[in-house]
Amino acid sequence: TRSTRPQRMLKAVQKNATKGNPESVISAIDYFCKNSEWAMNVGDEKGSILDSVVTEVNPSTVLELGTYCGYSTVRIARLLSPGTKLITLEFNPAYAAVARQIIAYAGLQDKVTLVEGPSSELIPQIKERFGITTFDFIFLDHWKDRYLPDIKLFEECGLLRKGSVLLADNVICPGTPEYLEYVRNSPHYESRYYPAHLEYTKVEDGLEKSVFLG
Ligand SMILES: Cc1cc(C(=O)N2CCN(C)CC2)sc1-c1cc(O)c2nc[nH]c(=O)c2c1
Ligand SMILES: [Mg+2]
Repeated sequence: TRSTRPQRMLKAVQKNATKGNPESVISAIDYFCKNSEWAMNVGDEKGSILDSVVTEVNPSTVLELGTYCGYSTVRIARLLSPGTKLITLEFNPAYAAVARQIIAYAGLQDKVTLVEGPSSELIPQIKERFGITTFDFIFLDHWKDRYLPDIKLFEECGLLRKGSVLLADNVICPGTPEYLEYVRNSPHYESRYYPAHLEYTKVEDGLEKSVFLG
């Protein structure tokens, strides 16, 4: 049977990247998406903004919603201080299977805990399952209709502290208007928009960075 796009992406990584070299894995995926098949990785333009925010925060605890093939997981994990791990949630088992292999190819498997399942169920379990009190950095990149309910879940579960940084992809395209309205009008967040483009295209998109004020 025909391979899937994530499987073809994995093949491109295995063919063109160097094992244990995260930068080469990132480049191989970007090359594949620019020259072979578009895919919904955060991409190099928004990825550079992600890199700068992660570097600025230098987080000890990290959560990613939406692993897909692991591109942004690799981008984040390669920047973390030794001993720091990130938790990434993926709903789709086929995506998770490919992501595990791409993360391992980059040599970052010891810095990543990939959990399969819906964010609505997993977020309330995080404290007990992973011994986390609060997150320093959260990257939202799963499904536009879950951004708002999941940020409310973070608040309810006490997973945010003064200064927690949330960075959301796709706030313009596909678009998360209710989430934007919430973080931009809530007295509990200081929000800033980073304009960019939809990965590998000229379509407008951007990242919204929101700092929890407590
Ligand atoms: C699937 C998809 C199609 C898009 C689009 O407008 N397209 C027109 C232009 N052509 C070229 C591509 C297709 S944008 C997008 C997308 C992009 C992300 O970064 C996403 N991140 C997380 N979760 C998502 O569901 C997610 C969807
Ligand atoms: Mg995205």
